[in-house]
Amino acid sequence: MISLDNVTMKYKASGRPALQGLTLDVDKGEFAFLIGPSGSGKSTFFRLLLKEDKPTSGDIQVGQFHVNKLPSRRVPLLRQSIGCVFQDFRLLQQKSVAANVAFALEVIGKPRSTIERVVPEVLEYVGLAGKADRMPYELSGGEMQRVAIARAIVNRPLLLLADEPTGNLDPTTSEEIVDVLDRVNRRGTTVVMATHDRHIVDAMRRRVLEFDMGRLVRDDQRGVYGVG
Ligand SMILES: Nc1ncnc2c1ncn2[C@@H]1O[C@H](COP(=O)(O)OP(=O)(O)OP(=O)(O)O)[C@@H](O)[C@H]1O
Repeated sequence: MISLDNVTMKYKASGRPALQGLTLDVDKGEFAFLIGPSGSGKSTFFRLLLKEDKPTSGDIQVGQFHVNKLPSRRVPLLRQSIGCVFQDFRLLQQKSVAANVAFALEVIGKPRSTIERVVPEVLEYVGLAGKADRMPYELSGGEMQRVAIARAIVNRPLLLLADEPTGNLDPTTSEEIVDVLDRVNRRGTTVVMATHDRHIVDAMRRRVLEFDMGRLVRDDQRGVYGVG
């Protein structure tokens, strides 16, 4: 699903590379945690997968896409096959819950009949049945993140990238959100989640990829957060 071969990324403005000689594979259907201190390269890794930045050297494959060689006209196709969830939810504040999710399908030209069918389904799937007409400011943080997950998965992406999705949530709500991500994964979507939340990593016992100073320093199947 994801394959990186000796990837180095050096931003023009900074001294040491943000990622250095990174080689790793994540298989279809896996759930992997990405951990490491602030500045270790986690967000850079996500940006490279989405072709929001170009690596200085090395090779990147995501699903069928050879990211390095992908012509710009095909970049939207790559991005459509990757769902993204962020710490700060990034909902459209002027749109209802249902309209936020529908928008993800409208921009890729899905017919109205499909949108009307799948939006209620996905809202129910993430635990938001009955909240379709609420506005974002009428939701709790956990509910906002459920909307963001619904929007990210409504188009059935192959891969879901979650960048500290529980960073703004209390421990109980965080567990509920990870439970939703776990269900999405069990349905077949590959999930990579960057996190600083040791309790979640220790409770889930999934693959742990640890970055430090742009290098992969640990790759454990059924790992724990560790001493870091
Ligand atoms: N646009 C940029 N220009 C220059 N340097 C950058 C840029 N983005 C990130 N960096 C640098 O690259 C390194 C890796 O940053 P990155 O954001 O990938 O870390 P991170 O592990 O996601 O951190 P956090 O846990 O705080 O989100 C850092 O040294 C950072 O300062």
